[in-house]
Amino acid sequence: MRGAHLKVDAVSWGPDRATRLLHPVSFDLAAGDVLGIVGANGAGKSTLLRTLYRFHKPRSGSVLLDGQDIWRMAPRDVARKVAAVLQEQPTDFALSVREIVALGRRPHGSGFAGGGARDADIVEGALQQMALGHLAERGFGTLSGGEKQRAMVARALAQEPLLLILDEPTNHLDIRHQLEILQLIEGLNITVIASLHDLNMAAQCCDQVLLMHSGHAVAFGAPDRVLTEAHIEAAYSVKVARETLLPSNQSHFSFHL
Ligand SMILES: Nc1ncnc2c1ncn2[C@@H]1O[C@H](COP(=O)(O)OP(=O)(O)OP(=O)(O)O)[C@@H](O)[C@H]1O
Repeated sequence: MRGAHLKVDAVSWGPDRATRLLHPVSFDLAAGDVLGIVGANGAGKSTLLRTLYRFHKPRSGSVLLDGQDIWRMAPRDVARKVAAVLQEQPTDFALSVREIVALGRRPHGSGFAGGGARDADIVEGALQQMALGHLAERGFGTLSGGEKQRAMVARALAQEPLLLILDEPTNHLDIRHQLEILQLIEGLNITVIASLHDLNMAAQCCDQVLLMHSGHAVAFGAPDRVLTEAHIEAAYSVKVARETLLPSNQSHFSFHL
């Protein structure tokens, strides 16, 4: 297993000392597990993720990656281990897709200007993994929203992280590419944390789920323990029905006002 063990201990954050947007959150994620962070708009999912990829320094608590506090590590060492795909996309539109993906190699000592044969192979592998081979020489700015999203995931994979953080990874993606991202997440063999809006998807692809509500972590654990009708109704202010699909016998949530 190449994933990292993550221990989040009483992490809170706010833009200033007096304001708390994220109330103390604690969880322990085994190496190689997939964690889905779910919750309504504004629940605090992205804020929590920002404390995990070393963007927001926690106001309290610690984020331990294989036992090391990420705020006591050099930023470059964190970047060698943690990759994040964010909702905001880069503005370096003039770069080609291959050059954007090659930026993922930078924490390892090389960028698109240099880089040896191994870097080139890793970049090519990431392009192929995200089905971007035919777009490799295109300008990033000319891509569609979904193609850009896939390029950002490819850049993160080129980073060869031990922890991959994805903020709404299925945004912009059509059904096929959503399924492909899920398959990729399940097959990666590294630790993955993804914020997800689709609760059926979270139930299907996550080992653990963290439910956020108003900046609080209200439940953490296996999907069938966290994604209950009562939890979802309280966190999203909707009515929920859990149905069994036939003939697959798969459990499926439907939602109503
Ligand atoms: N730097 C900041 N200063 C002030 N408020 C902030 C800041 N960052 C986030 N917020 C607020 O904190 C709350 C949580 O935001 P966050 O982006 O974490 O939510 P989210 O769960 O990711 O939502 P969404 O599903 O809409 O993306 C929101 O009300 C947001 O407006």
